[in-house]
Amino acid sequence: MISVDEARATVLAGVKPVAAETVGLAQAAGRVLAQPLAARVSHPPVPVSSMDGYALRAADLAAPPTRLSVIGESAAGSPFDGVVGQGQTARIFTGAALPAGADAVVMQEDCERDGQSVTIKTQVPAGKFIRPVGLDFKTGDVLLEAGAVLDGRAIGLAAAMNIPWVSVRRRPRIAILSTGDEIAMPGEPLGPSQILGSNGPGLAAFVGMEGAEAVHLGIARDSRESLDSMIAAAAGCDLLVTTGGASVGDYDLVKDALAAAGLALNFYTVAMRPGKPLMFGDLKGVPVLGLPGNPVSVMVCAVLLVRPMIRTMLGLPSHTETVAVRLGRDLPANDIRQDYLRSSLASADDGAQVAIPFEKQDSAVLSGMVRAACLVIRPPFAPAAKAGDMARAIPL
Ligand SMILES: Nc1nc2c(c(=O)[nH]1)N[C@H]1C(S)=C(S)[C@@H](COP(=O)(O)OP(=O)(O)OC[C@H]3O[C@@H](n4cnc5c(N)ncnc54)[C@H](O)[C@@H]3O)O[C@H]1N2
Ligand code: MOO
Repeated sequence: MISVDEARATVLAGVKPVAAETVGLAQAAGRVLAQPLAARVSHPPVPVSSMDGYALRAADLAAPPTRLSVIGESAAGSPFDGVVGQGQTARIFTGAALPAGADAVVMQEDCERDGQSVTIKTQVPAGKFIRPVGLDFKTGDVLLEAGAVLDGRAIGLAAAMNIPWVSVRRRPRIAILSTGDEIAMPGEPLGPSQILGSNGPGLAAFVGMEGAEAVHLGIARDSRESLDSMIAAAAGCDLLVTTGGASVGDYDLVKDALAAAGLALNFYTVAMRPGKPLMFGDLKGVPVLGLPGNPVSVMVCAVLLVRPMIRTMLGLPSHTETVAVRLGRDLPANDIRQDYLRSSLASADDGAQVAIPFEKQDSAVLSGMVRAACLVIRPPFAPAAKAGDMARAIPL
């Protein structure tokens, strides 16, 4: 049995970033940039007004009120192509280009319009209410680096940079194989001792939300024929994740089936709870994670191992974030396995985060995993802890 840290280092050792592909900006939400993005325009491209008002020469306003003659109008998209001279002004609107000759804008609330004249009641310095060329960015500026996740802010910025296509990491393809004679799919007619397969749908959703593509191989029965044919379908994927059949029972055939298919086994069993009967190896170039069948074990292994693997494939940092928490109840001394305790999390009056591990920690209780806000980590052989002691936890 190896430690969680060793398991993590081993599964990540062989993982490399996947290749890049080019997609339209509209398809790029949530994707990871493979190359930096440089602006192909300056923004704004010309000096523009940031207010509705009048464009004029600041020096004309030395002794307010000042009467100026209105010689034209500049609206966003329809610039005034004349020149604003001494004693003159042009009506201007927010976002419109500043006419030649003008060096400031006065907002219309400080002006009184009278036919072709306007009285300006205030003084402004040169540059007032003008956004200069490139205020936001200039052509060639690199604004998004490789490794950036393209959220709404980044997509909006890329659009403003005149970038219609982007080079992003392709989505890692994660093959998911559930196993077990007892497993039925939601909606199927259920036999008396059948249970519903939650691992496949849960894992597929998990990897999808991490930016990967789930490849459903289906549910293999507890027979070598069924397992052999479905394992073969993982060829060409970036990772095969199996669930169930990983323990030592007579119907736990996954390890044998993988071995017969050519798996070079790297490790089997990790000192963690849940998730102990966990195997990892290489199947002709495809890394394979054989997870236990218990649904909570699957989700904890997904957080601890599948997520960092996908993040490494996407070129993202792969460390698992932990936070300091104050324990909300006593805990017994721990044994050889590192515990991941499903816990609630709430702010105390002094601002500390208080985690209360649930009473039921059975790895078959998926509802507790959904109620949990964090996983409190109990290292191997941790001594008994008291409420009020500090611990590390993984936010969910
Ligand atoms: N003698 C021993 N028995 C067990 C050991 C051990 O060390 N010695 N380890 C226990 C631990 S820890 C775990 S975890 C389980 C893992 O068992 P398997 O990986 O063989 O998983 P299964 O027996 O196939 O299933 C376990 C449990 O999960 C349910 N299951 C399976 N697949 C799904 C699915 N797709 N969706 C929902 N639920 C699923 C299955 O019905 C079982 O109830 O072994 C212990 N035993
Ligand atoms: O390791 Mo098992 O996942 O404890 O139930």
